[in-house]
Amino acid sequence: MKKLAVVGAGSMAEALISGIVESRLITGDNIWVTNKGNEEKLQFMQKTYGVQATYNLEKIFKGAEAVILAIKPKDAADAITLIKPYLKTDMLIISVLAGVSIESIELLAERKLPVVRAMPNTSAAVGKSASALSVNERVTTKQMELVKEMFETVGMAAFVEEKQLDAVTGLSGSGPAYIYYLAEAMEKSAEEIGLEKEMAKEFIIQTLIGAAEMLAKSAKEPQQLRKEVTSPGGTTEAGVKVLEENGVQKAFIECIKQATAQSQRLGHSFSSTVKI
Ligand SMILES: NC(=O)C1=CN([C@@H]2O[C@H](COP(=O)(O)OP(=O)(O)OC[C@H]3O[C@@H](n4cnc5c(N)ncnc54)[C@H](OP(=O)(O)O)[C@@H]3O)[C@@H](O)[C@H]2O)C=CC1
Ligand SMILES: O=C(O)[C@@H]1CCC=N1
Repeated sequence: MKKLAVVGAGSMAEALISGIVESRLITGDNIWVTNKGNEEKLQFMQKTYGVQATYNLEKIFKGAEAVILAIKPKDAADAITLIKPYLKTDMLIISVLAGVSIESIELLAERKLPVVRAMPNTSAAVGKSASALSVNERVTTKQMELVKEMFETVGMAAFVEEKQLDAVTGLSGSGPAYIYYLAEAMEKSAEEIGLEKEMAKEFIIQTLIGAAEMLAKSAKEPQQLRKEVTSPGGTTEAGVKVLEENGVQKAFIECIKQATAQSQRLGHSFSSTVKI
């Protein structure tokens, strides 16, 4: 790709840019980044990834083949209204906004555009994102290949139907936070059972990596893998009993349902403002 424009320079934009630059899919000098006003962050991006950072929208969009929208849903209406004059009908729009539909983006831009709606996660920063991609009918096969290649620089990527994106958001978009929540609980417990913090941290991380790798490499279901850890009358059984008594699995299921519902709510409230 000759030139990529990135609107927003927060955690998601940075994770994507770091992967793209590291893989050399697009060189830093062909990536143009802007944000709302945090100049320090723009300078950091320029220094760290060799990208072009500016508030001059003319410069950012001139000749850009694709635009990544990496702003929060609450800022999307203002940002898209601001960049609207620079969007060309053949410019590929790649939105990572949770909940915001392809239709809403086109309505705000007031033109038909090739739009990819993507849902990555922050593990993109270490090349391990799970990214779901959804396209409208204006996205060409070549653009689909390009965008898949782009998201594969930061992990795995697969196309899904747009209606599945809220569920993907609740499951894997927010997913890293659920794992960090578990890690927090493990760290807190380590202190209470008399383990030194730093040492415990190493054991926790390796346990999470090991379990994830077992899930990835073994043909066995998670329940079977859990059974294999659980000796009758042993320690795991005693521990998992408490999780069951406290409805932890149920709570995780409810958590993912609520995150999915919130993605739907964000989308609905956004599209109702766009249509007014
Ligand atoms: N974080 C995550 O785990 C994931 C996030 N997403 C989606 O990614 C998007 C971005 O999230 P995240 O990176 O976490 O958010 P951040 O808050 O880290 O970054 C938001 C960025 O948007 C910029 N911005 C706000 N308004 C404008 C504007 N008018 N013009 C240009 N830039 C603007 C901000 O600039 P400034 O700093 O100057 O205010 C900032 O750089 C969200 O829509 C979210 O739904 C998707 C998957 C996972
Ligand atoms: O919490 C959020 O809304 C964003 C979308 C998925 C992960 N973070």
